[in-house]
Amino acid sequence: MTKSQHRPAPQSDLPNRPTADARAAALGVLERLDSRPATLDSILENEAAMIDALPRRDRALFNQLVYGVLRWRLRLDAVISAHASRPLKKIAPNLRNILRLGLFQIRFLDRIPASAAVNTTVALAKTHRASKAAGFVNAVLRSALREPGRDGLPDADADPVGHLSVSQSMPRWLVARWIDRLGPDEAALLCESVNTIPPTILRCNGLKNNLAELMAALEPDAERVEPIKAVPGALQLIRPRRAIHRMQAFADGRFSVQDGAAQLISLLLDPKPGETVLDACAGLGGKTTHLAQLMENQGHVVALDHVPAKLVRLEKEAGRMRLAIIETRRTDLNRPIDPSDFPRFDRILLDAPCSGLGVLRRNPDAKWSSFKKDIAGFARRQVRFLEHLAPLVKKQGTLVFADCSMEPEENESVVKQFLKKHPNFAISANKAITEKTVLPFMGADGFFRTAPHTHHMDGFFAARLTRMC
Ligand SMILES: C[S@@+](CC[C@H](N)C(=O)[O-])C[C@H]1O[C@@H](n2cnc3c(N)ncnc32)[C@H](O)[C@@H]1O
Repeated sequence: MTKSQHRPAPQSDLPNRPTADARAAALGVLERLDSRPATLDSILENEAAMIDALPRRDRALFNQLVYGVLRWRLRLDAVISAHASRPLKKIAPNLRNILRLGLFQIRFLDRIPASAAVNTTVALAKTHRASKAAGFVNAVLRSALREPGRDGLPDADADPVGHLSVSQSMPRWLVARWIDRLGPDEAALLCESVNTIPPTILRCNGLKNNLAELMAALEPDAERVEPIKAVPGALQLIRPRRAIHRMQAFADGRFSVQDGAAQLISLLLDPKPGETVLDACAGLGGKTTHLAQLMENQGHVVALDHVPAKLVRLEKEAGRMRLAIIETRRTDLNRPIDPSDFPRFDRILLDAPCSGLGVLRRNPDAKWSSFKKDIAGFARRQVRFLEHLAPLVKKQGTLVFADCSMEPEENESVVKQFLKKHPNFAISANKAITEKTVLPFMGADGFFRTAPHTHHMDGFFAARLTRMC
């Protein structure tokens, strides 16, 4: 493998002279991820002050190291196995992370000279509870440098699944599943796209400014800002010059950060001003605020979640965007809903909890924490949530089921199970969908799908159902 083969696109200026702080901070995050059941997002959120305090160049390196090591973990581990004098399992977790950090710089980051990658990694071992292993770290990294071709990849003919899994650093069970469903060529493209650095996509708040005004406002904040043709109101921020929360246009509520596929889900629901709309798994409100925007801040949006802290943040977000029609309600959808507690809704969005296998580009840590068996559990919960929500949909009303997964068990099969028990609902015909923007993403079966390798967006699935009677 050469660096250029799989080199991630630079996120912003990288330091020519690496610093110890970025590496130590990255190691701290990787260790925390190993030691507790938390997501990378939640750890980065807890560490926001520390990350903010890093000089800008160190922050760029920190991000590259954390995301790069998580993205390429399986491949880096194969390199460790090929060059270490003891099996991977016998290497302590913190030492494994130190080696991964060093090897990632050697194999994937052009701007860091090999000698600097080795020296700083050995120094990291000395200062981070692995001083006795500094010689071992030095030996592994120097061996990997001497023999760049010895990377421990399984033979492509004898073990095609293992080869794709290790070369693309994807869990073996997921690669086997994707090859079965898509064939080897498309599965390889999908794996490659999952390993690309996802773009930063914004959603214009049309109630505060139009796209041209927002682009002008963002000029000082990024090298370039480009509209996304397939998604009206979406922009890509190229090489941002500062963190999003430091941008004036953000403070002024002129945009939100949201992938194009997620924006299309709200467009598929297509809420109108004056309607009564339910966002049934609202989370932090990424889609809730979009729905209120599309409704021109007229009508009523009820946002549900079972986590009160998320609803508090959702309210803050609605305030930032000056959206006044959102009401939050803490509700556990695992339990049947008392219909007298709620109005009947013109439209309901269920953006259901799922395996998240469609957003691995953005959450590479989830590659190593999602398991095949989880998918069946998510699917059962999704059917349960749909059943509990069905009585709240008005006659001729719309129910959109969506999730950020491309796996049929938690997508098509959930909808089919629901429809079997609820013959009063039907998949809305594509010709009945007035929001034309979503039509290119609708299959002949009436389901909405996006994928990173075909649309350069997150992988989402959605079904738009109409309550007939
Ligand atoms: C995919 S996320 C929603 C993301 C959100 N719609 C957005 O666009 O930002 C799923 C949400 O379902 C919520 N959830 C999970 N189990 C739930 C339950 N039993 N009742 C209500 N909400 C639940 C989670 O807290 C999470 O916020």
